[in-house]
Amino acid sequence: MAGLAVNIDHIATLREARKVNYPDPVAAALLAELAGADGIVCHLREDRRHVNDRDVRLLRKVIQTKLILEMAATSEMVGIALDVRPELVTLVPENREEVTTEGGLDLIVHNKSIGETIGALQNNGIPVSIFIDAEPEQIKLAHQAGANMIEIHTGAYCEAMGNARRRQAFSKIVDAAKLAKKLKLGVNAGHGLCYNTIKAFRGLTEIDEYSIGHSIVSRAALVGLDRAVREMRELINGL
Ligand SMILES: CC(=O)[C@@H](O)[C@H](O)COP(=O)(O)O
Ligand SMILES: NCC(=O)COP(=O)(O)O
Repeated sequence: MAGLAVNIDHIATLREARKVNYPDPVAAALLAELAGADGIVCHLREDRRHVNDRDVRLLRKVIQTKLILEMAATSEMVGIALDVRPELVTLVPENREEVTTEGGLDLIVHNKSIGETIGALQNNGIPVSIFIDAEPEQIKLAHQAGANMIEIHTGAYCEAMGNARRRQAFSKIVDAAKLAKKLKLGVNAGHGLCYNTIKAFRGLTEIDEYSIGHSIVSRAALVGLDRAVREMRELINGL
């Protein structure tokens, strides 16, 4: 059965909207774990627009499952990861102008620097996942770069307009997951997944874990975090 890693970034987005100290993403992480999350994801962005360094360090101290730190492949973030020591680092692209992550890391362009970052983390005992588009070339490059896992960017599928485009985008995810498994990579999936789009993954056993944040936090605003996590957990249990 696939895992559910809950991304608590957007609890922090709500906090940062008024620059106060609530809601606390750390409290949300503990509630998500009690509701069935298999891990907690946070994206420490260079601009700290939501999750900040205090959150990451406190999460490390208090969560009971596993900490997945999403970060850009910069020396600043590598230094933080080596200090915090998450169970997994997921390398993601990042630029200040983006509203949210817009695509996967392009390993054709950044192969050398990403390989160096992977080595720096793995040499200190930290496994590395790479957030990439569902493209065979990217998956092969992730494998060649020595990544432990990949996270397939599901945004193109989740945001596709019309059944034909959605089917096309989803079939790329299926092919990507199968190729990654053949290469003995761990396979996660995430970005934009919601209580409807997750249903398409029924039977796709190659996915080890789903990283979901925005749709869970959005639902939590209406029904509460415990229920929002439990409902997503139940959907994934049924895949
Ligand atoms: C990498 C990814 O798809 C998500 O973790 C996303 O980055 C969440 O953070 P933002 O919403 O700030 O992009
Ligand atoms: N890597 C994907 C993630 O952690 C959550 O993305 P989203 O569900 O907030 O779009």
